[in-house]
Amino acid sequence: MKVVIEQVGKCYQGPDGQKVTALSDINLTISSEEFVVLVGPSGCGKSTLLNMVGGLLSPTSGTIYVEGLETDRDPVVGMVFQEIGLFPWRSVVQNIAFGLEETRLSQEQIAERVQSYIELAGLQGFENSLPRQLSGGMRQRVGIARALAIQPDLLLMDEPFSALDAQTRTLMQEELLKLWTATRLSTLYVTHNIEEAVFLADRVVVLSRRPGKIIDIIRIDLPREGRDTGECAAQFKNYASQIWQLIRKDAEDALREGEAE
Ligand SMILES: Nc1ncnc2c1ncn2[C@@H]1O[C@H](COP(=O)(O)OP(=O)(O)OP(=O)(O)O)[C@@H](O)[C@H]1O
Repeated sequence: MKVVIEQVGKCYQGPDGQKVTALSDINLTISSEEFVVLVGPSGCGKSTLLNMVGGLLSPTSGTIYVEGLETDRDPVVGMVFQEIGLFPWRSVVQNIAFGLEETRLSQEQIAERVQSYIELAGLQGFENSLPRQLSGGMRQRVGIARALAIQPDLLLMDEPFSALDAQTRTLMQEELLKLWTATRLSTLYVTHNIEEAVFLADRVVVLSRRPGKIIDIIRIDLPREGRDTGECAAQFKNYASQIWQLIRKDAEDALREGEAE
């Protein structure tokens, strides 16, 4: 399935009634089986764009549509946030099953489906644990398993690992790639972390400060296995520094404009 974002803009009403233009002129296509990462400074509209793609917000201008669904239906969207929003009173199994309860699946089918995602996410042995009995990384795995268990057409992730410590975060990025390789879902992923973006993405979309516009789109032409090590390490660094330069230049322009006023 493919998502087409055409000329999209978003304005909010600020607290004292003034207009806040969060995004303008966004043109982007997320192809089938593509992993696209959004990076950009705080407040540039990354979450806004993700939420519009997920149908939680409507664009003020432009359109977002999907192509390539076999039947004429709305796409199923799996979402994972930094605050995963697990139900504290539900076990791992019950949390993962949540999105399946209102479907036509039988109890047996739900149990089977949940078990397969427990295995995929490496949560065996923790089926009956409550969220508070798990580490942060494991809770995120439950959140990802829950999003995948509905077998979405599209996966949207908003800084899912930013609350984790550096080591857990690195491990989770690797885990996520394994899960993604098994499903190859069209994915839109938001992060502040440039290395994370280069590690995960097929393409990195660099947004400018607010109102967010696309400054550039960088295709990461590196194998997924061992992307940041060995022979790839130098190229990996080059990509990260290219993206950093784009963000830095945008921030410097902002400072200069501020001084000129
Ligand atoms: N409901 C809202 N009402 C008014 N302004 C909003 C609302 N939601 C977001 N904004 C503003 O729109 C801009 C974009 O916000 P958004 O959260 O999409 O940015 P972001 O790039 O995800 O930020 P961060 O990286 O800090 O999470 C910000 O200036 C924010 O203050």
